[in-house]
Order: sequence, then C-alpha cells, then structure tokens
Amino acid sequence: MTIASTSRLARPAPFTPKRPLSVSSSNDLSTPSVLNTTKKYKAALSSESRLRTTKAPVHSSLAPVPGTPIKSNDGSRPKTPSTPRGTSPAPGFFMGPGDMSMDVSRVDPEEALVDCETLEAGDVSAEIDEGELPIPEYGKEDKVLVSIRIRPTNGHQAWDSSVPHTIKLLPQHAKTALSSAPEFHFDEVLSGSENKHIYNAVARSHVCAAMEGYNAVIFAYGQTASGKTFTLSGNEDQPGIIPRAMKDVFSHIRRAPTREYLLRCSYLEIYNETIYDLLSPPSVSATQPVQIIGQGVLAPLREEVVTSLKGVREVMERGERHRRTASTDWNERSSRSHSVFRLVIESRERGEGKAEASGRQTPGPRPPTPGGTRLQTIGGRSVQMSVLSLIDLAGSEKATSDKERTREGKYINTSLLTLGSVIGTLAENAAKNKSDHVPYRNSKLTRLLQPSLSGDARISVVCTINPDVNAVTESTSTLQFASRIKRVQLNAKKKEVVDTDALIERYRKEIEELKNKLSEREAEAPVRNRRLSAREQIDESKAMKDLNARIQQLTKLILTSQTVDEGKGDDSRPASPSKVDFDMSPYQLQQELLGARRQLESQATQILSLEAALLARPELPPDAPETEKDKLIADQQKTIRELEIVVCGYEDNLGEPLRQVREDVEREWEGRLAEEVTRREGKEAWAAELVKQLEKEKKVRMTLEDERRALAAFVSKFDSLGLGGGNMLSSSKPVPPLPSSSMRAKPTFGSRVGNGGLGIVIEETESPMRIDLKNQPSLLAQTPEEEWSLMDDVSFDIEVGKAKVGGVVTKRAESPLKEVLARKENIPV
Ligand SMILES: Nc1ncnc2c1ncn2[C@@H]1O[C@H](COP(=O)(O)OP(=O)(O)OP(=O)(O)O)[C@@H](O)[C@H]1O
Repeated sequence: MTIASTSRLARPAPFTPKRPLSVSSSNDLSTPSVLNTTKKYKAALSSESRLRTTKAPVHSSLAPVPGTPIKSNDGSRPKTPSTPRGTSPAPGFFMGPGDMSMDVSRVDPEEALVDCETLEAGDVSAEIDEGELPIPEYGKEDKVLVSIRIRPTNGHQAWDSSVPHTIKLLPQHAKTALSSAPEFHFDEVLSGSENKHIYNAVARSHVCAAMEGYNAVIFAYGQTASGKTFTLSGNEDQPGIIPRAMKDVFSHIRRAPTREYLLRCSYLEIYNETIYDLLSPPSVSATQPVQIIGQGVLAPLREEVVTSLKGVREVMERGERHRRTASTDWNERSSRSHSVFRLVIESRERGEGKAEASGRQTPGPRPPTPGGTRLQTIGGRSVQMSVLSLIDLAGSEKATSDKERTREGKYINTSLLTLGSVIGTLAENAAKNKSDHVPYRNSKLTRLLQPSLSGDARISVVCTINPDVNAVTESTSTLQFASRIKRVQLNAKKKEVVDTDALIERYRKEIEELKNKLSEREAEAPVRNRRLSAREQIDESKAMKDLNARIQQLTKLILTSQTVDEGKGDDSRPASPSKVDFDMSPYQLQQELLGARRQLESQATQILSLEAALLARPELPPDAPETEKDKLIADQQKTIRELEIVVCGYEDNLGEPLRQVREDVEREWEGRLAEEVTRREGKEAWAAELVKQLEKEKKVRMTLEDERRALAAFVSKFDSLGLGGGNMLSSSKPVPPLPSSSMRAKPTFGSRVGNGGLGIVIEETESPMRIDLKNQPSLLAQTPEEEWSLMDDVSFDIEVGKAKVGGVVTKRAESPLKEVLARKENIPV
C-alpha cells in the first residue's frame, strides 16, 4: 500500500484505518480509565490493600520505615499476596486475534502514524497546554539531572532541606558527636505528596528531549518503601511521572504540526536476574525470557503501536498486571523487580505523498527488527528516532522474615550494588579522564542501561528517601549514590536516519550541473585563454581541476551511500555492528571486529569526502543578493547536518561496539592469562616444597648412616670385649631389611616395632645389632632417589634410653643416635 496525500485538508484519508485498528483510541473520556479504576499502576490490588488505599488518605498511608518493621496488630507479618505472573488473566486481558494488529510486527507503521490532527482532546495534557510552563534546561546539559524526593513521614525527621538544592543531616543524628553531619547538593531537593511539581522539575525536560530525538531515561532509586513507585506511577489523585509523561508526549505532537509520529511501547521487568516481557502472554514470556543481544537490543520483545493516550494506558495496565509485587515487612505492595517502560518515538516531516515520487513502496507489515526504525525515510524526509525509558527500580532492602522475599531481596541488592559500582567507575572515569573497564556485564540491569549510561541518553534520576531517624543509614547511602551519579558524563546525540535516496539524488543533480559547467568552460577555454594573463590561466586551470575533483568526490559519495544503503537491510539505517553478540567465541568476535573496522574505514572515507565537499563550496561575493546568501547558508547547513549524521552514525554504530569487541576479546585473554599464571605459581610452589622435602630426607638419611656406622663400631667393640656370643657375630640369620619407606608400615621385630618406626630394639636373642653391620649397604644407597619423593615425612619410633644387654640394663644416654632421633622427634635429650 502506498501513502496517500498528507495535505491538511485531505489529511484524514490516509489515517482513517488507524482508529479502528487501535485497541485504544477513543474520544470517550468518561470511560473509566486505568487511572480511574486502580490506585496505582501496579498489579490488581489484594483485597486488604484495596481496602487500605480506598480508606486511607494519601498522607496517612505511608509505609513504615525499613529497619523498623511494623508488624500487623496480631503480631504476624502482613499477608503476602504475591502476584505471580498473570495466573488468572482478566477478561480481555490478552489481545484476541483481531486485536493483535497492534503488535508492531503485524502493523504497517505507515498506517499507524499520529500527528496533530489525529489527536484527541483527552490525549493532551491540559495542565501543560494551559499553563505554558517553561521547559527546564536541565536536559540540555551533558550531566545527569539528579533530584531528591523526601517522602512525608509520621516519625521524627533526621534531615534538614530548608536550604534550596541542599539536604543536610541534623547534627544530633550524625554518627558521632565529632564527625560533621553530611551535607549534599543536588539539582532539586523536593518534598511533599504532590506529583505535578515533581514531574515538571525532574521529568518534563527529558520527555521533551525524547520528543526532539534524544534518547532519555528517567529512573527512581531508593530504599524500599521510600516512594519510587509513588513518584513514577502515582495514584488516582496524584498521577506520577509515567502518566504525565505520556500526556506530554501527545501534547508535544499537537504542538508540532509539521511532523508525523509512530509510537510503540514495550514493557519489561528484571526479576531474579531474568528479563520478562510484560506484554507477551505469561506462558510465552516464562519460557522465552528476553535476551540482550547487543547494545540495548532486546529480543524477543513485544512492541505495541499506540495511537492514543488510552492506548498507552491499556498497554501499561496489561503490563502492570503481570508485574511481580508482594507485601514485605516494610511495604504492603513492594516491587519485587526492576520495571522498564519504553516508548520508542519515530518521527519525520509530513510530506505530500512523495512515496510514489521517490519510487518507494510502503512495505506493509514487516518482521520485528529490534532496535531498528520502522518508519521509512521518504522523499528527502529523514526519520528521527529516540527511546524514552521510564524505570522503576526495586528498592534496596534488608533480609525479611519471608524466605522467598529474602531471595528476591538478594537479587535486587546485588543488581543495585552493581549499578552503584558501574556509576562509581563512570564517575571516576569522568573525573580523572580515564577509561577504566566498567562492569556493565555483572548484572542484567546494568547491561540494559549500558547504552544510556555510556552517554547515549539524557538521564534524570529521582532518588527517593525516607527522612525518618530510623532510616538514616539507608538515606545516606542513597544520597551518596546520587552524588556519584551526578559526576557521570553524558553525551547524548539526536538520532536521525538519513534518506539516502534523496541524498544520492541531490549528489546526482550536483554532478550534472558541475559537468555542464566544466564542459562549457572547456569549450570557451581556447578563446578565453588568449585574453588571459599567464597567472589568470593558472587560476583558470586550477578552477577546472577543482571542478573535476568535486565531480569525482560526489561520484565516490554516491557509491559509498549506495553501499551503506545496500547493507542496511530492513532497518533503513547503515548496517551496524551494534547487534554483535558479545557471548560469541574470540574467533567470531575477531571476525566481527574485522568487519567493523572495514565499515569504519568506509565511513571515515565518507566523512573525509563530506568535509572536503564542505570546504570546496564556492564563496559568495560580499555584494551577492540576500536570497542567494540565504540559499547558500541553507545548503551549507544541510551539508553540515548530513555530516553530523554521518559522524553520529559512525560514533554510535562503530565507536562503542568496536571498543566493546576489543574489550571482550582482551578480557577473555586476560582471564586465560591470569588462570595460567595462577596454575604456574601453584606448580612452582609445589616443586619448591618437594625440593625442601627431599633435602630434609637426605639430611635424615645421612645422619642415620653416620649413626649406623657408629653403632656398628660400638657392636664390634662390644663383641671384641667378649660381651656378645660368638655365634652372634657370625649370624647366619637372614639380614633384616633396613628401614625404608615400605617398611614403615610393616613392623619387623621387637615389641617396640610399630607404626612406621625404625624398630631398633636390642634383644638378647634376635637383636639386629648382631648382624654384620659393616657389610650392610649404605642407607642412602639403599633408597632409590625416586622413593624419597614418596616419603612425605620420616617419623621413627625408637626405644631410646635403655638397652638390654645380657639381661643387664645399660644406660645409653650419650648415644649419638638418641641425640639425632630425639632432635628429629623434638623430644628433650
Ligand atoms: N511522597 C509521598 N507522599 C505520599 N505517600 C507516599 C509518598 N511516597 C510514598 N508514599 C506511600 O508510601 C508507600 C510506599 O511507597 P512506594 O510503593 O512508592 O515505595 P517504593 O519505593 O516503590 O517501594 P518498593 O521498592 O518496595 O517497591 C505507598 O503507600 C505510597 O503511597
């Protein structure tokens, strides 16, 4: 189907099919909306909490301070109506086959466009339109906008926020009387229960930035029950940032009569380190968790096209029903997961049915292309694309009395800690101009936020704190996180997809004109040259050369643009390596790296050519008419814009992914190297220990050898004195084996032989002393070298001090054997 005329009068025609398509479009504001039927944008309330929210006014429904769990009256903890994913979906909960048309993969984006004429009155924020509030400038800085929201408390306040932009701990609550009470400064320090001024102060500038083509992220951080969900989602009386932002989106569309928009939503949660799609049926999302397959690219993720505020609400309501909340010791409806609501905004200038003129056909429904644009660039109209992410983080918390909640709490705390360390590293890098490795990959939350935290988005953080005295530690930690994130450097750029067809057409035209000029000049050259001086002739030939160079440059540019165009596939943007799967093998990663480098070179050439083209632009004489000057300025601005887009594309598509690939390869090899070093060190230590043991063994054996000789001498002397029996001298008994490792476990003789002992006992009848010791081989020679290694320790048992000789007990206190062995066994001589 082709796009019909988009002129104002004929406008309704192309978009008439849109309303019936929309599951959400309605003029009927009296229809109870999601906001009208539930207090919060969370899962359906349990009966107890519904009772509580309807009876209690907003101010009195404050949750108790974490750290001081207030149990219910009967002493038991509050009931835990945990909300597992959509076990009993409400009627109409899933889209029927007819409604499925709003799933982005089944919708022709060109038919679901929204613009100022198709908006309904109820879609637009009356507050903003009537009030004409100025948009704060915060979002335009390259810093994170950090605000603190202090929730009301029924207890004693520990913080003073009377000075604007400042929050200070009251001195009496400082850790010690000596330490000074901490004081923090932020962009905003807000309090109270009104959500309107919170939205205007912390979110509005970022929503506007998203509508202008910048990625924007708004998230709430803080301890459990400090008011994150209240700030983001709010309730019926006080709609929070998300509903107000959605209204603002439609207000913005109404204020931009020259543009048309395609809006698509997705909603996901990170629960226990798994990402679930809150918009797909629970059975599907449970079995197919969402994967992060590249720089912020998520799949499978259901995206739904929305054309009205009611549509957005319905999508959110459906997602909220799937979200996991449960009652904890501190919050009756605590978020057990981090939730991310994403609105992808695509827009382009409204045109007058140029689709046919450019030869492009509206392609009809296309397969989902995660991360890519769905609008077509038509007839010179480039497509601007941005993502607005609204994130409600789960709150940090202490262990609770419930096992399941504690397990969830561990995951929550770990991912928040990782977020803290990522922010810490980014802040350090920014402060010290370093590029230390940022541990994005340590949690799903930080991986998801990676593109934004690396500077690709404008970020606003609302840190919620409970000012109660019992929550001072948690609040201080939140404020420290807020201070760190304030130092993170951002560098968000507009995302625009150039209509390469139009660009090429422009280049072709210019080439034609230049060629005509060149041939005219060449034809006139013979006549003209006769009139010109030598110097003028040189100038003339230089001008002709320049013309030629410009033609060549443009020809090259056409080629480059076409190459980029061919590689772009369905995404209508330069083929980008941003869909690199970083879990690939090092070889595959290297291949990716190579491919990316090639593309980098091609884009670098394109940049050079554009720069050269910019420089080669003819200068206008000072007296040229204003209209010509304006035309030249407009032309140059267009070229500058194109140049910026190419540079942007180069940075976005290649800079970061390239760095990522290199980092991943390096990290993998560094890991392997470290493992190898550790293994080697272990082996070296083992070898050193072995050598030490061997030395020890050697020493013991040498001592024993000395001892054996002394003993032999002693026995012969003993015998020569005629104290031993003659028959004993020439004992024909088999020579008992000398101690060796194998003998240690095998007793040989004598009552004291045992347990690996030497077993030397001088007995009248069977004493081994009677053997011919002189002829015994050396102990050192007896044990082969390799056996030493088997002797982990030499432990000899010996009966020293007494020797029974012919029934007479002889004292042998001065025996060197005793001395040596006593030393070995560490017993006093
Ligand atoms: N500024 C505020 N004004 C009035 N009520 C508030 C405010 N902030 C929080 N509350 C109330 O306090 C309770 C807890 O708030 P909320 O659920 O928003 O906390 P949370 O930080 O999202 O907690 P968790 O991390 O456990 O999900 C709710 O009943 C909420 O209405």
